[in-house]
Order: sequence, then structure tokens, then C-alpha cells
Amino acid sequence: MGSYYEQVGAATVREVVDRFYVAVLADPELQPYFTDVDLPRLKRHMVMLLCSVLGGPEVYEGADLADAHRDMGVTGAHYEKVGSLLVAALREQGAGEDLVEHVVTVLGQVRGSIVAQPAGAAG
Ligand code: HEM
Repeated sequence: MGSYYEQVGAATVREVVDRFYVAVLADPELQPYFTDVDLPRLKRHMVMLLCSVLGGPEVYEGADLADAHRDMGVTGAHYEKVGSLLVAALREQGAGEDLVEHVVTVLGQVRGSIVAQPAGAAG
């Protein structure tokens, strides 16, 4: 049995990431975060990250997730929204539920690096 990456392939991951950012940018609450962002670069980094999370050979070369989202003030509610849009994009491209579950687990693991900590909180 192959990796999740072998189940879907890099082309599908690219399609997922394209559709994901279309959905993110269509959301009036999320759109303001992405003003002035180099979208092709962001997509390229998200594709690498997702491929490696799925067990592919790609090496993530973007910024550390905590550094990339520092001072952005990402709220928990916005994090859940973005996570749901990623899951929806995966399902739309035919990802199986085992793959989706794996991504949801990873989303839980990186949440603390992306969501802004309340002032005074450790870490
Ligand atoms: C759900 C999990 C998330 C993952 C896995 C993720 C992943 C990433 C990655 C890989 C980058 C690229 C870093 C780089 O280019 O070096 C990035 C950048 C960015 N993320 Fe996220 N992100 C997530 C959630 C969010 C949320 C919830 C928001 C805002 C609502 C957000 C807003 C941004 C913005 C605006 C950038 C661009 C930063 C810049 O290039 O200046 N992200 N993210």
C-alpha cells in the first residue's frame, strides 16, 4: 500500500491548492489577510508542504510556519475556516477519507504555530 501522495499524485495536490486559495480569497473575512501577498510563491510553498505531509518526496522550503504567520493575528475561528476550506478542496478533488483524516490530524498539530497567542501567553 502506497503513501497518500501516491494515491493522489502531485498534479492533484496542485489542483487542491489552486482551488483552496480561490475559496480562501472569496471569503470576505479571510481575504484581507492576503492583501499584498505573493500568491504564486504562497501556492508553491503550500504545494510543497502538502506533498511532504502526504508522504511525497518534496521538501518544504518555505518559512517556518510560526515565523510565516507571526504578527498576523490569525484567530482560532479563521483557522477553523481555512482548515475547512482545505478539507473541502481535498474532498472535491476526490481525496479519500483516510487521507483527509491524516491532514486534519496535521492541522491540529500545527494550529498552535499559526493561531495568534493571547498577549502574555508563553511560547
Ligand atoms: C490551516 C493551516 C495553514 C497552513 C498549513 C498554512 C501554511 C502556510 C504556508 C506554507 C505559507 C507560506 C510561507 C512561506 O511562503 O514562506 C503560508 C503563508 C501565509 N499564510 Fe498560512 N497557513 C495556514 C493557515 C493560515 C490562516 C488561518 C491564515 C489567515 C487567516 C493564513 C494566512 C497566511 C498568509 C497571509 C500568508 C502569506 C505570508 C507572506 O507571504 O507574507 N494562513 N501559510
